[in-house]
Amino acid sequence: MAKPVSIEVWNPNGKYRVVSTKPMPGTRWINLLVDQDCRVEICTQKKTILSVEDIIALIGDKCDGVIGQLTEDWGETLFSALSRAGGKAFSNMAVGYNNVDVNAANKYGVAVGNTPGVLTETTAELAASLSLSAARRIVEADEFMRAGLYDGWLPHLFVGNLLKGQTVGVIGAGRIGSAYARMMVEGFKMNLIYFDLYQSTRLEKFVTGTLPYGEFLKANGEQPVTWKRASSMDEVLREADLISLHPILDKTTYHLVNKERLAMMKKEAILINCSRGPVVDEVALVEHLKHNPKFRVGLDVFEDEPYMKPGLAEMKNAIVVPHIASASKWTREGMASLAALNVLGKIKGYPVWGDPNRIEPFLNENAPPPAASPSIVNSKALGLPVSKL
Ligand SMILES: NC(=O)C1=CN([C@@H]2O[C@H](COP(=O)(O)OP(=O)(O)OC[C@H]3O[C@@H](n4cnc5c(N)ncnc54)[C@H](O)[C@@H]3O)[C@@H](O)[C@H]2O)C=CC1
Ligand SMILES: O=C(O)C(=O)CO
Repeated sequence: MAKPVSIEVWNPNGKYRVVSTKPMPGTRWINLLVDQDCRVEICTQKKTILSVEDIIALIGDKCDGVIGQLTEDWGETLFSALSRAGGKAFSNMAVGYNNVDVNAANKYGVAVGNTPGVLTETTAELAASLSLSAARRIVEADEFMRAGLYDGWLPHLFVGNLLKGQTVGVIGAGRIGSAYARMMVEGFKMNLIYFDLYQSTRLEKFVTGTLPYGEFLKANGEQPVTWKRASSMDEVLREADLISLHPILDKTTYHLVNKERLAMMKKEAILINCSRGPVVDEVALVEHLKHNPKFRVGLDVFEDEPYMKPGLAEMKNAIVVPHIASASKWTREGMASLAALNVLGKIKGYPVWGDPNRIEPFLNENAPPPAASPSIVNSKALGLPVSKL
């Protein structure tokens, strides 16, 4: 029997019961639900990762929809519990949904929402921050300073890598990978090589546009940047000086960067991971860091979160932060609103928004959101109608 969970209730007499497994930033998401006759129950349990049992207790006997988190295991057990409680909607408060078994959701007719677009730039900015911090050894230098070890300027003190003119490699050039590529090319004048299963028109439009950035630099008497789409991921690993990982996590990307692939990379390369931990074999990475002190890594995500593999925390050539890539106020409030609107849209029988990459109308605080669910990943499988708005 699951222990009772502590909850905060908004609009107790609302017709539809919506549960959020965590308090989420801002109040707009709550108001959006309350305005549409929802009773909102927020789990306030002081426990970071809720178990399946905890969530079953939260769902209870009658629940129309749930907003959940990427730390939760949404599979057969939870979707069947939600379905038994009459629920037809679930949304992750995240763009990634590798914690969700979409086939199980399909089996129970539950719509699965995610929150694309609102975290693109925020996540890319963190990847760029880790890139700079690794290249210029910011964390090591900060620790040195605080330890009182600085006794004067020295020619060799914390010498790092210049990014300008080097090659940035992007693996997974979707929304976030493309935004990151653009930051590194425009901001630091890096050359670009990318690999994705598909041609990234979003990225190529930028680099080959009517006024390509390279032409702009040439016109200013500067060295133009170059770009290319690699035919294999290994080509990126061999050629790039700085590599950032931005694919989804699925069967094809599990341990995409393993021992053999680490060995292909330049000895002084920098690897950034702001996608999902299991995209990198973390045990192999720790070994590689030990044997290649000039190889550096910036990690936002880990294979067995919240844990790190043994040895990683001791590596001076690793920068580690606790899965904060989407942690800007605007983004987190936007993610909460999109997740709430995904659930609300299904409860109200609204259609699904036609383009999950164009979600701005849902984020405008000064106008009511469109009558649609912003992003439902299994809308085709469930045969949900598409909005004409
Ligand atoms: N660290 C964090 O806080 C955050 C992490 N993420 C992660 O980033 C991922 C990407 O997000 P978006 O850019 O919005 O998604 P997206 O769907 O726009 O981009 C993913 C790209 O990965 C590519 N891809 C898939 N399999 C591949 C493979 N085997 N090799 C190379 N490329 C492959 C896809 O073709 C696509 O272009 C999310 O799924 C999530 O896991 C997203 C936001 C924040
Ligand atoms: O949205 C995601 O996929 C995250 O990792 C959290 O920001």
